[in-house]
Amino acid sequence: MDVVRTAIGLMSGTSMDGIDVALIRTDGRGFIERGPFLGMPYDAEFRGRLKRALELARPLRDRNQRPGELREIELELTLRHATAVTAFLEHFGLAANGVDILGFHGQTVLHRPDEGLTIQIGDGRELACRTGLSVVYDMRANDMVHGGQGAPLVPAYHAALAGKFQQAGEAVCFVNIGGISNLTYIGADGRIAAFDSGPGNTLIDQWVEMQTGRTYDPGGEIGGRGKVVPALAERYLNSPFFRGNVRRSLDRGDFAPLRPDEASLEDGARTLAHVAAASIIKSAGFLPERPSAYIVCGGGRLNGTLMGELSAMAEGSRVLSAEAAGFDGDAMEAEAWAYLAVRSLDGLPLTFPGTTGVAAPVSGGVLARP
Ligand SMILES: Nc1ncnc2c1ncn2[C@@H]1O[C@H](COP(=O)(O)OP(=O)(O)OP(=O)(O)O)[C@@H](O)[C@H]1O
Ligand SMILES: CC(=O)N[C@H]1[C@@H]2OC[C@@H](O2)[C@@H](O)[C@@H]1O[C@H](C)C(=O)O
Repeated sequence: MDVVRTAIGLMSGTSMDGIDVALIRTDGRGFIERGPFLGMPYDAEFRGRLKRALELARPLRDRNQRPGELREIELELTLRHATAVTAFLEHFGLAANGVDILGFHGQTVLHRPDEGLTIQIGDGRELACRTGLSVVYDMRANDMVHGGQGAPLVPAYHAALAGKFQQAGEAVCFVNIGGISNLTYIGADGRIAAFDSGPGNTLIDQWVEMQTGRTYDPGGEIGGRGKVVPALAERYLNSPFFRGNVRRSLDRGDFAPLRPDEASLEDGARTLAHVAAASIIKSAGFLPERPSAYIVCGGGRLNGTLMGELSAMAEGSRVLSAEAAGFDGDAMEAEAWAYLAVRSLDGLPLTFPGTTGVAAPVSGGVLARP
């Protein structure tokens, strides 16, 4: 019988809004028992430090390079993750010795799949020392070494969950709307196809922050008062990203923010919510078939304007939130990192030709013991 482990996943995503912490019990295969979840938001000062890390990383050509200030930010990020683990255990009254493994994503500071380069800051060894727990980290690198896009990695987890929702004969598609959006199609026969689908919340967040100082559009209420500016929407939707037969994974900086004078606050937010929804539907055109249902995870599902646009464009497919499908849309990525850590321990593949374009299924991740 396969070993069931207790794993905690730690995700600091491209939105840079905080650390998501989730616990699951799993054998890294079909058995998944979901446990508690806690989101720990970053303060404005630290978000500024992470933005600085993106700048510092831009000239890097080697994934192990850490020029001085970037190394400082990496350590700070790692300590915040250690604190998040302690807070999580305390909050839910859990004992550290009941946890077998931490799955640590770190923060992506540069992602250039065309150059075979992906850099996540976050020191797995230091995290293991600080928490006294074993850590699997750096899970994207091996995929790229073998010709993959280095992302998305969540599809292996989506595929394992799909059976809990999917009806016989039905194809479903998980949609993650984080800073960037990505899709995982699971066919009636279990076939997986996955890729990044386009800009998610980042453009909306950048626009709203630039105009108001708030870091996002709560509920999509600002965009709800605006109208789509077609010329601006087309500028994004005509991107070469949506053409050609090879799906690319995205860096946070691949789509340029709107310029401050290009639209009113409301019209800009509405246009960018439209762009996020239309990107998903455009990219879904590359799936093997139209799914019966889109199951939406990530913070974008809380943007009512974006969700309204997506439902209107989905043509016959149901659009439902992760919760409506029986999952937790905030916890999904952190749960996935816990699941992937367990798979890594067992040497099981994290990525597949159908998910990242890797030549053959490969495992990945580096293990650090305390
Ligand atoms: N109540 C809300 N209303 C509207 N938007 C929201 C709300 N809560 C969160 N969001 C959006 O969701 C974003 C965070 O989403 P999420 O945590 O899924 O992203 P991430 O994991 O950082 O990104 P990625 O999946 O690209 O790595 C926020 O930056 C914000 O734009
Ligand atoms: C390089 C990187 O960090 N990519 C993220 C980003 O955020 C969403 C999308 O782009 C996805 O490809 C990926 O994250 C998720 C968790 C993944 O790998 O599945």
